Amino acid sequence: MTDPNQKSFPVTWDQFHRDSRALAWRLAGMGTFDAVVAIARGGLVPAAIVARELNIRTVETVAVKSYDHQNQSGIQVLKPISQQVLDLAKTGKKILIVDDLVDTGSTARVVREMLPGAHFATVYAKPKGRDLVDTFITEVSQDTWIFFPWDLDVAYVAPISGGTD
Ligand SMILES: O=P(O)(O)OC[C@H]1O[C@H](OP(=O)(O)OP(=O)(O)O)[C@H](O)[C@@H]1O
Ligand SMILES: O=c1[nH]c(=O)c2nc[nH]c2[nH]1
Ligand SMILES: [Mg+2]
Repeated sequence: MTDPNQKSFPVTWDQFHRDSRALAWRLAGMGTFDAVVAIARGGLVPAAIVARELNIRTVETVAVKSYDHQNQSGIQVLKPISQQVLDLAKTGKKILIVDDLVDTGSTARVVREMLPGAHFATVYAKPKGRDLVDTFITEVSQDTWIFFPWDLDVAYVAPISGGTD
C-alpha cells in the first residue's frame, strides 16, 4: 500500500540528464570500464547517458522486477546477464552496473550476486540500500517516492492557497 505520508520527489528529464551526467563525471575518475550492465527498465536511461559520456560501447541488460506500481513484490529476474559479459568479468575486465535508484536494496543485492566484482552505481539512493551502492549522486529520505520523467506528464496543479484556479 502507498503510505499517505510519503513525500514525493518529481524529477524532470532535464534534471535526470544533469544528475546522470554528474554520475558519469564521478565515475570518470575511477578508471576505464569495459562494459556497462543496465538494470532494466529503470537503469536503461542513466546507463545510456553514462555509456555515452564514458565511451563504453559494450552495453548489456539484466531485467529485474521488484515493484508493481509503488508496491514491492517478490524479486523476479526476467532476463539474466549474457554469458559474454559474465566471461568478461571472469577475465578481470571492469564492469559497471547502473540503475536509476536503490531503495530497500533488494534489486542491488540480487544483481551484485551475479557480478560480485562489478562497480554498482545509481543516480539516487535511499538510506536502506545506500551501503549496497559504490557510487551515487543524490540521497533522498526513505519515506520519499521518486517520480521519474518517464512516469510523469504535464498536469494542472491547484494553487497553494487552495481553490481551483
Ligand atoms: O532497492 P529496491 O527496493 O529493490 O528498489 C529499486 C528498484 O526498484 C525499481 O525497479 P522496478 O522493480 O520498479 O522495475 P522497473 O525498473 O522496471 O521500473 C528501480 O528501478 C530499482 O531497480
Ligand atoms: O519510480 C520509483 N520511485 C521510487 O522511489 C522507487 N523505489 C523503488 N522503486 C521505485 N520506483
Ligand atoms: Mg528497476
